[in-house]
This record gives sequence, C-alpha cells and structure tokens, in this order.
Amino acid sequence: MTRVAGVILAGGRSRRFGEMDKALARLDGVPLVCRTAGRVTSVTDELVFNCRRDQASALESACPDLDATIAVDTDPDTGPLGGIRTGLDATDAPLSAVVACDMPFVDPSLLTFLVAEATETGADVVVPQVEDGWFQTTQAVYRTESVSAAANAVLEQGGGKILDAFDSLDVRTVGPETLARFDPRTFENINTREEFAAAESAIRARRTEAE
Ligand SMILES: Nc1nc2c(ncn2[C@@H]2O[C@H](COP(=O)(O)OP(=O)(O)OP(=O)(O)O)[C@@H](O)[C@H]2O)c(=O)[nH]1
Repeated sequence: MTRVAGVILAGGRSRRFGEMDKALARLDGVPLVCRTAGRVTSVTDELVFNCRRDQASALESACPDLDATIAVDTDPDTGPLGGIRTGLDATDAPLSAVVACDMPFVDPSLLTFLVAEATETGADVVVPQVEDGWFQTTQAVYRTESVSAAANAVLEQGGGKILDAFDSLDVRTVGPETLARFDPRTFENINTREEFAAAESAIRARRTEAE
C-alpha cells in the first residue's frame, strides 16, 4: 500500500475570525485543528501540521494524541500555495492528503477515494471540482514530490496560487456527480464566528441524532 501523509494547513492569519487563531478555537470542546486532523488521520499513515513559526508551540501541544510533525513556513504569508509546499516537504510519503484546518466535516471516505484515484491513475493531483467549477485545492490529494517541485517553481517566480502549479502537472478532477456520494458538508470551511457557531450546532445535532 502507498503511504499517505495527512497535511493540515494552518498557517493563515484568521483575519475574518477575529482575535484568536481559529485553528485553536474549541469547537464543541475540541480545537478546530484537532477535530479536522482527527478525521484525516483515520485514513492516513502520518500527520503534518503546517503553520507559521509563532504558531508552532501552541499547535504542537494542541492535540498531543495525534503526534503531528510541525512544518514551519519558510515563506510565511504566501497563502495555501506556500503552506502546501512546506507541508509536502516535511514528509517522504509518496501521496499527501492536504486539508485546511478549518474543514471540520472533512469526509475521510472522500480522502480514501481521492487516494485510490491517485494510485490507480498515477496522477499528480486528484482534486474535487464542485458544481460552480471551483477546485477544492485544500481538500485534495497530491503526489508529494512532483507537486512540491511545481509549487516551488511558482513560488520562485514570485508566488501565486496552487492552481498555477497545476499547469505543469497531471491533474484529475472529481466532479459533482461523484462528490454527491460523500458527506455534503465535507467542503464546509469556517471563516467567521457565525460559521463557527453554526458548525458547533451541526456537530451537536449530529451527536444527538446518533445517540
Ligand atoms: N501556510 C499558510 N497557510 C495559509 C496561508 N493563508 C491561508 N492558509 C491556510 O489555508 C487555509 C485556507 O485559508 P483561509 O480560509 O483564507 O484562512 P485564513 O487565511 O486563516 O483566514 P482569513 O485571514 O480570514 O482569510 C487555512 O487552513 C489557512 O490556515 C498562508 O499564508 N500560509
């Protein structure tokens, strides 16, 4: 079996969230980053947290049970592109499931599906493409070495988006019809306090339903 790393992006500034780092905000009692990472690790072999240097110690102690490697940004504030490159460079697993820390409903079975697609096709990138055509680049599976090199090339040219790196890569998309098989909340991300409160209500409602 191909080894797979879970790479959690947490190097953003949480500007829309307000005072604190949203990664550490307790969602129904559990730091957001730990809740997201816990779902990712259920289907990966190792875990990497990507963040800025000033976040590292708090993130390291946030979820001790998960045993994450901390990958500190060499180029902070270069957006998810820089975070993905740094996260990928911290693992030698051939494939990486990259997920933003603010996606607490990420569906592990979708990640497993994306990994299987990457393994079967040999693609560099397997990325969900939702109904409006949007690429869900922060919930996608990347071939670690080739995507790191392509992301690095974009950064060396002055930066941009991870999508800019796709031009030189073998990219497979997974469309809405297939995505409909997975948790409809999987791509929900939390940017504001209001979205945080709504996610907390949803988690509590799901727990009540399951009881
Ligand atoms: N390493 C790194 N990660 C980033 C950067 N910007 C965003 N991210 C991560 O990419 C994901 C999506 O980013 P956003 O939803 O915009 O989060 P954010 O930048 O913290 O939030 P805002 O400041 O409100 O835009 C999150 O997991 C962020 O932690 C960055 O400059 N460096």
